Amino acid sequence: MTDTRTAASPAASPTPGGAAGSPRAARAPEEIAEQEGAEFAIRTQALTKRFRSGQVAVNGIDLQVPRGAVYGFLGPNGSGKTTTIRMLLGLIGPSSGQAWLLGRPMPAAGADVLARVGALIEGPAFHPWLSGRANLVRLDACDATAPPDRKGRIDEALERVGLGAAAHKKYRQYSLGMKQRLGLAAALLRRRELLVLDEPTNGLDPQGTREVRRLVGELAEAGTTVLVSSHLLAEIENVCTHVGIMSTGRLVLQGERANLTSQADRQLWVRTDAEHAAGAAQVLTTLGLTDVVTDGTELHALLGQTRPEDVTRALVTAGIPVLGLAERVPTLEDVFVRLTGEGFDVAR
Ligand SMILES: Nc1ncnc2c1ncn2[C@@H]1O[C@H](COP(=O)(O)OP(=O)(O)OP(=O)(O)O)[C@@H](O)[C@H]1O
Repeated sequence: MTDTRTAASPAASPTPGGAAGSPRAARAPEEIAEQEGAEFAIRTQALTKRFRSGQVAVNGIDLQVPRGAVYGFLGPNGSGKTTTIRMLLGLIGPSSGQAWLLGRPMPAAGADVLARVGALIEGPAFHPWLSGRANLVRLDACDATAPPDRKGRIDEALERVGLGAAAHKKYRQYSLGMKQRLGLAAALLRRRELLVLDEPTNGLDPQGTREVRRLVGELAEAGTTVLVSSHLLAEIENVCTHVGIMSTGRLVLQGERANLTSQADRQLWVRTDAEHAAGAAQVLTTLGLTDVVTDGTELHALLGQTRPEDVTRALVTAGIPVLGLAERVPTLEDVFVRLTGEGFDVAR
């Protein structure tokens, strides 16, 4: 998949999977749905939610989550991630636009398709006076289509989220992180084709966060598609194969993670002494580097196509002492800031 800057170029496909006039547009809806389900675990078209207050929390987004992906659904607080997830799962209806889960339209096909989807969203309603384990037994018993071996599945889910030792503690005595882990265990009670995890690292300590990353990686290796949301970009960036980044209700960036950062501008950092800083800036500009900024004895610039070794050579030739020089590979946060002009932690 390539970088699709949805907000910048809202080339929304009028059918799930192809523009009007494409071969797909002529096929029957069921056939399109089947193909879509094979290609995308989640797909939305111009999905929009306007609340009664008038706030447009989600503004015409076209999500594409390929089968087998770990899709990081990222964005600052209040950017519309939870509202999108609630629409995907049929918990609230969209104001306009459409969503498909595993190729089936939501919320119409919810009764059928949601059995194949595990979700962690704002913590399921657990009983405060029951233990973590008893809560899972209760939850599983409500699932008419649950596979056999309830005890084995519950024990395994508790172990996977690191709650084995605290399984018999009452839910009301759980810390926030333990509650979050129990929510995850509930989503793991049976094998699912798709897992939707809304802020699974909320309330977890750094160790818990690492465990969630590891768990997500394991689930993906076993063939489960995972959509995982977070407002802490760096926290899950590395486990994702794909990312979608939200900003004030819009999907501003979507694509394969590796492509998104490798296409971004490479940056250069140089340190010299105070006497030569201005001369160094001149050399960088002459070489064709852009956005050259001098900060005392340090310089920052965008490398473009220039190689760092050519910069070193040019500086030395000009008699400028090079006290430090490094190329910085841009992070997703750099890409986000460049696209939106905002820091990642903005809220509205
Ligand atoms: N029921 C509601 N009525 C009115 N506005 C709402 C409602 N739910 C959410 N919003 C608003 O919609 C916007 C998006 O909220 P949402 O919870 O989807 O963001 P988010 O990206 O999940 O944020 P966070 O990372 O903090 O969970 C926010 O401005 C929020 O205040």
